Amino acid sequence: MSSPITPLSPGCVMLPARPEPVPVDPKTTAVIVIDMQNAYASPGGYLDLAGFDISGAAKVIHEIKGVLEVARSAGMQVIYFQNGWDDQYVEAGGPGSPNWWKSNALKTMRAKPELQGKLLARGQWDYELVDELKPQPGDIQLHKTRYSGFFNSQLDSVLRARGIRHLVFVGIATNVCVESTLRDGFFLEYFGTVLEDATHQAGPEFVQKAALFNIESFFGWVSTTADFKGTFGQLAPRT
Ligand SMILES: NC(=O)N/C=C\C(=O)O
Repeated sequence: MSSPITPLSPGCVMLPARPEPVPVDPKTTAVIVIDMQNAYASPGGYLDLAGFDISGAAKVIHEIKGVLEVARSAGMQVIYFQNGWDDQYVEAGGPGSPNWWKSNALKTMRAKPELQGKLLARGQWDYELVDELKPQPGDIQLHKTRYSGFFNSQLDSVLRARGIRHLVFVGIATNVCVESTLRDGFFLEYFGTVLEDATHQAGPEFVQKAALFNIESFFGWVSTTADFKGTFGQLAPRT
């Protein structure tokens, strides 16, 4: 299917996607790795302890590893996010913050005081990126304290300084931090594409479908790791 979207620059190649192929120039594209921390992807991490099914996370880790290898060799910027707060949870907000009420990590620690100080706290194992996805030289690491990577973070200025216009999303969770960041990016005029099999939901399977439906219908594009690797795997990095 041809795309109605006019390529934005001569370096654009067409990435197969829903609802239509999307033009992507590796030089102006970043892969945003959302919160691949033990909290979200490892047994014994926050999501697991809070009762969410993380059985799909191991496959997602494997898929992301392959995507990042191709992205780096095609010259795309890789940006890792880590979600969480200082070890006193000042940045999480107190009862005056809706985050204090809604965060399942904070709720889990209130229900199980022995976990206090462990979940999503900088310096703790839960906060660390999973061993399989450690940043490489040239990658950028950013931190966030709320679901959207654009909120109170350096993301927008990091992207603008590099002329980046297109964001390819991988990570956990599709329906929370991935979708929140992609939506905020849309409002800031960034193009957003999710690689569906390199993401995983927090909640039942239908929320993965709902998040992807929302994204492809209203906010961006949905592609796959196979299409991403097939499209960019053969490209030599451009200078
Ligand atoms: N990384 C995320 O999508 N986080 C989702 C829930 C949470 O952090 O409580």
